[in-house]
Amino acid sequence: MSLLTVKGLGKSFGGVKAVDGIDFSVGPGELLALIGPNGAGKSTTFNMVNGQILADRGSIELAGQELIGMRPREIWRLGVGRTFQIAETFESLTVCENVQMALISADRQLYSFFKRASRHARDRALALLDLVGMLDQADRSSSELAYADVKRVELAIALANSPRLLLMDEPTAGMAPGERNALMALTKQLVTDQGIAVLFTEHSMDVVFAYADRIIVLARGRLIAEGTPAQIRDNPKVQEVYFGTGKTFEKLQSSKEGSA
Ligand SMILES: Nc1ncnc2c1ncn2[C@@H]1O[C@H](COP(=O)(O)OP(=O)(O)OP(=O)(O)O)[C@@H](O)[C@H]1O
Repeated sequence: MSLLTVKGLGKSFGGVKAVDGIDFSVGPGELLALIGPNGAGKSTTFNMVNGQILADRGSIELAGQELIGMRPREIWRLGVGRTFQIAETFESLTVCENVQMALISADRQLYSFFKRASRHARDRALALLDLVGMLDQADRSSSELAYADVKRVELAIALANSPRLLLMDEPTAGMAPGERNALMALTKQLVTDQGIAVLFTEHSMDVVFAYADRIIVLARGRLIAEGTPAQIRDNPKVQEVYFGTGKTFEKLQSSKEGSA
C-alpha cells in the first residue's frame, strides 16, 4: 500500500521542463531515493511535494488526499516533514528547547498556554532525544554541538510532528563517511519502527546503495529508471545518463569500501 502516490507530475520554468510527467509512489516504512545528475529535477520534485512550488500538472496524493494547491504549512500539518541539506537549530536555545519548540508548534491547536505546553513538551522532547541518541546532551547549548549531532537533533525535530512522510534533502551532506553511515542507519531504524515513508535525495552513492529500499532516477525531468539498488546499479540507461557522465560512480564505489 503506498502512502504517497505521484502521477504525471510536471513543472516547467519558461521553456525548460524541469519535471516532465513523472510517476512514483512510497509506502510506509520505505526509503525511496531520488537521484539524478545536476539539473535533473530532483529539487523541483521535492518542492512540489512539500508545496513550495506549485505543479503545472499531475497529482500528488498523500493517503488519497490531493496535495497540489495546498500551502506548505497545510501539507506539514498533514504529516509531511522535511529535513534540509544544511541542518539548522536555534543556537541560542538548548538542544532540548529546540525539540520542545517543534513539539509546541506541532501541538499548536491542542495547547493554548505556552507554559503548560512547554512543561509537557519537555518530557516528550527528552523521549525524542533519547531515540536519536542525544539524551545526554539535552541541556547543552545547540551552538556547542558537532555537526553530526546537529543532524541528529534535526531528525528529532522532524519526528516531533509525527510525520507520515519525511522528505530528506541530502541528509548526509557535509558529513564524514562514518558519520554518514551512523545517521542513515539510525534514520532507517526509526522510520522502519515508526512506519514513516521517506523520500530522499543524495549525491553520495554509497549512502543510496546501502540504505535505499528503492531508487528512482531522473534525467532532464524524466524518470528513466526505477528499481532496487542492485537493479539500478546494473541498469545501462542509468550508467549512460548518470554514472557515465563523470567520475562520480567510480569515486563513490571506492569510498563505499572506505566507509563500510
Ligand atoms: N526557479 C527556477 N527558474 C528557472 N529554472 C529553474 C528553476 N528551478 C529549477 N530550474 C531549472 O529546472 C531544471 C531542474 O532543476 P532542479 O534544481 O530541480 O534539478 P536538481 O536535480 O535538483 O539539480 P541539482 O542536483 O543540481 O540540485 C534545471 O534545468 C534548472 O535550471
